[in-house]
Amino acid sequence: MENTIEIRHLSKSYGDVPAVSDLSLTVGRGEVFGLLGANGAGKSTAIECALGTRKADSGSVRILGLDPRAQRKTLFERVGVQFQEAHFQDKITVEELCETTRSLYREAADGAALLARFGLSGKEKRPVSELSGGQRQRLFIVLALLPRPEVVFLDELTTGLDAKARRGVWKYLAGLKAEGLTVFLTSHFMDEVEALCDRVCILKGGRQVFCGTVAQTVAAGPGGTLEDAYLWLSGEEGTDDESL
Ligand SMILES: Nc1ncnc2c1ncn2[C@@H]1O[C@H](COP(=O)(O)OP(=O)(O)OP(=O)(O)O)[C@@H](O)[C@H]1O
Repeated sequence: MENTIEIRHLSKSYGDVPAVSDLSLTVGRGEVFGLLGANGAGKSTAIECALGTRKADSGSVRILGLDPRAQRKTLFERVGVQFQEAHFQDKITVEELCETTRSLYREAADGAALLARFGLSGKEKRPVSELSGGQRQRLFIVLALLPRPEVVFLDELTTGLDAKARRGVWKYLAGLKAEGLTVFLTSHFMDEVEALCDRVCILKGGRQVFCGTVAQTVAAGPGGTLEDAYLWLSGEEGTDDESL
């Protein structure tokens, strides 16, 4: 399988705090890959360094064979990114934001159709700032898919979405995967990971502690479920810290 994403020996510290240490992984075309780990494990830093929006201390990244820092413009024609939070111009409406985003791409998808697919029909004239958290999250997924990307990075894919919306997102992504879309996601929800991911990498304190298929991950844990395995492998199990 040809590699869509190649991360080699990626490291990034914030001052004395190592956030990502010697991360290496590859993701094949049409694969859904999940980067897992507790809060602060280094997932967002790894994604930002992979995309080149944050400068890594060392290591190399290729996405679709391109260097995200040196070939940024060419690459971002072909990559979609869902942000966890974003700051938009005050009062910009859903429709305006979609049109502004579409204008950046040569062959952007139909904004109205994507908004409808993600349950946002009728919200076109609403300011983004007045959307609910879940509606905003769905809009961020729409923005990530507008470029008709070959690969999409989805950080905390369905955080804040209700059960029906989550299922809808899963189904839509499964359809895009069948068409060859490569997906790199982070998620704290093991049911979501199980429903979507082919392979996962678990980070603990910035280091990868396990990489494998979902079935291999389950088998490496003590209890027969992905959540048991994840908690065990990530070292979260047994940390009965009541303050979390
Ligand atoms: N801008 C920053 N400056 C300093 N330290 C940071 C910065 N961003 C993240 N960190 C630290 O780097 C480590 C990794 O953070 P990161 O946000 O990458 O984790 P994460 O796995 O995405 O967490 P979460 O699941 O909570 O989103 C943490 O110790 C965090 O406190």
